[in-house]
Amino acid sequence: MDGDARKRAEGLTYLHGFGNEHSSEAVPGALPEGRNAPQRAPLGLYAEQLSGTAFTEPRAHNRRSWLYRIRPSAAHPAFRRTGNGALRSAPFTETVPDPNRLRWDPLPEPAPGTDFLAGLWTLGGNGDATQRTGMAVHLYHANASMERVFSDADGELLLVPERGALLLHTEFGALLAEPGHMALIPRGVRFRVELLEGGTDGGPAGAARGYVCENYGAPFRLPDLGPIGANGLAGARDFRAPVAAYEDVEGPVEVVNKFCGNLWAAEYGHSPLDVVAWHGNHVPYVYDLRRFNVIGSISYDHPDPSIFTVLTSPSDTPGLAGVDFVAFVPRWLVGEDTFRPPYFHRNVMSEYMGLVEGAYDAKSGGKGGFVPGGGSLHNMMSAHGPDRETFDRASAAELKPQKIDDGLAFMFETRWPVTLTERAANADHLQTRYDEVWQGLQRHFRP
Ligand SMILES: O=C(O)Cc1cc(O)ccc1O
Ligand SMILES: [Fe+2]
Repeated sequence: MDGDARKRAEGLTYLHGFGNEHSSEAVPGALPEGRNAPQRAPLGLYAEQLSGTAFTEPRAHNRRSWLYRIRPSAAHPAFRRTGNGALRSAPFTETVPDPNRLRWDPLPEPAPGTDFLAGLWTLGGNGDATQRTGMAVHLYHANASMERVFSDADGELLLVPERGALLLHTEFGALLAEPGHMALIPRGVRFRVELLEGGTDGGPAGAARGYVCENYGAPFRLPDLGPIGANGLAGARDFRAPVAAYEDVEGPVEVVNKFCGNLWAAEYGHSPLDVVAWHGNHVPYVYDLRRFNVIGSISYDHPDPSIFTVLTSPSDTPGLAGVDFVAFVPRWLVGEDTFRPPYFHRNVMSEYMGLVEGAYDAKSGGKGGFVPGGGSLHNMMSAHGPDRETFDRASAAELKPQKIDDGLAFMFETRWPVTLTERAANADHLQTRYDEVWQGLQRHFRP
């Protein structure tokens, strides 16, 4: 795309707040007043509801939006199966769950002409898309903007760009998602991804790479704050939703729908991104992870990383998330008489970690290490923590206040083990010597 696209993207306006009852109209008067479905919607538009939760779910968690569009979504031809590429879905049965600590280098460069959808590559996941439980971990690598439109009936898509800015054109309007941001496309919302040239990260022009958590379960919400109080962690007002913007495009548009694990395509006679006005709380949003208010220990000991939860998708057991999205952003470490990096541990939850930039404080970076665009999987009860180098360094470090300011890592932490796809298990970029980072931890015991 041209510099104009970036300028337009940077000039976008947004609505602020998490889970709000937003409303927006691209044409004055397009939004009906006082009711959702007047006998005739304004400006000759069609009124349509999009439900993200059951009609009857508690009000505090209910998600739905009303869309006022040029044509109703129902006006489409039959969907036909199309290739899934490297996209896979729950249930994951291609391999048996692996108790080993695993780590991958970044995906290889995509073939020319790979758009975001074609560039989705599934690492693994859990649950069952048809039961609306569990999650999948995908990566993407793309070098072409989408001409087609995509939607996911199986779950919401939490995007973590690592390289290259994405301009997300959605039914609700446009969002700019850059490295350092997270973006969320709710279940069923149609969108296409335009790649912006010359991202601020300095990556190759037009190339984009990143991570996706596909959440089949309850929509992500802000975590409760308990004794933290009324403020802290991700601030509700820092989440940004788009303002209404529509495409009035006649002519063939390919629309791809992910449904119960498979891709289905139909050729529409118009763009389905034709929503002129909308209101509701089932909306896409972006959040700049650098806005995260980090709370940590100001006395001693390394706190559990749940303190870094940005968003959580609760399961039916209180406190036990289907998946948490956790961010490790710049922060101060001041703990006295404390081993400051992440501790050695075995966790009942399963941890997939990715790196957006810089380094992570428990792991060495560099070739063959934990690098931006790479990822690690520490499944349920697998023993992990600081590598040998980090352990030796942190055990001897002088404990003055220290700023961790050169890294942005994140974790998808899930209550169920992540089963790999065959591709991920046999990938050339799966590191074969990851176990060695914990070799050579010396015996120091002196009874
Ligand atoms: O394994 C990891 O690096 C993630 C992690 C970070 C931390 O600060 C404490 C526990 C934990 O699992
Ligand atoms: Fe961990």
